[in-house]
Amino acid sequence: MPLLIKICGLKTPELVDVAIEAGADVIGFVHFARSPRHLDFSDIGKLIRHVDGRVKTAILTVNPDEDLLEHAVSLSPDYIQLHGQETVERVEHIQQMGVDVIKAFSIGAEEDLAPVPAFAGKADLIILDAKPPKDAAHPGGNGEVFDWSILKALDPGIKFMLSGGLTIENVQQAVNEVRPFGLDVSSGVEVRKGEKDADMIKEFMRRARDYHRSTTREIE
Ligand SMILES: O=C(O)c1ccccc1NCC(=O)[C@H](O)[C@H](O)COP(=O)(O)O
Repeated sequence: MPLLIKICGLKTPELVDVAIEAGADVIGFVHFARSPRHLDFSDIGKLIRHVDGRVKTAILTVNPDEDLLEHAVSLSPDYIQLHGQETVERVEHIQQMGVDVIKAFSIGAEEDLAPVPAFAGKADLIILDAKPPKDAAHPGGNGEVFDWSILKALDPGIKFMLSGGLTIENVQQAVNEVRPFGLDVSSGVEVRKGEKDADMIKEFMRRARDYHRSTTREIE
């Protein structure tokens, strides 16, 4: 099965095109004011129209209230990504609004996996991301790697996307050690916080796809 790859925090139509041409499956737009990747809904709407169904799109929010959700859903993304303390009921509520949901979890220790099984089979995609540093301004997109061996404690039947500090240098090791269903990257394809780089996006995608393809063939 191909690896699902999401590139998060794109801000321009040019880089959206680079990510699509490089083979990204999902493109994420961040709506969180304290993030260097924050976009207002007007810009997110324009970028979703620019994608025009070529790949899936996600609007990333943190503990969104009803007004914010309605506005986000009205832009017709494929997914709302939740990066806060949202409940299973909140996930189901958003699905009833007619959009799929990605639920992200911050992992720093085995105990952080405890809420994940309740969301399996409920959220459309699950992202396991690194716990943010204590002084972080935002709960994701911090370029932090967590100890992937923690994931051995997770029910192997739960499909998830691995996130947190993935880079061109470590993506093949991540795929090899974790064998995730998908990957989600942001800082690792940036030259500066919030500034994505076309060559880094292409190289990340190439390494992830090549490695996954070669090892999948070996297993088959
Ligand atoms: O990216 C942000 O700025 C952000 C802000 C608030 C909540 C979540 C955020 N990002 C979540 C993502 O989906 C990132 O891709 C994920 O955390 C991985 O980020 P990184 O470690 O920088 O690759």
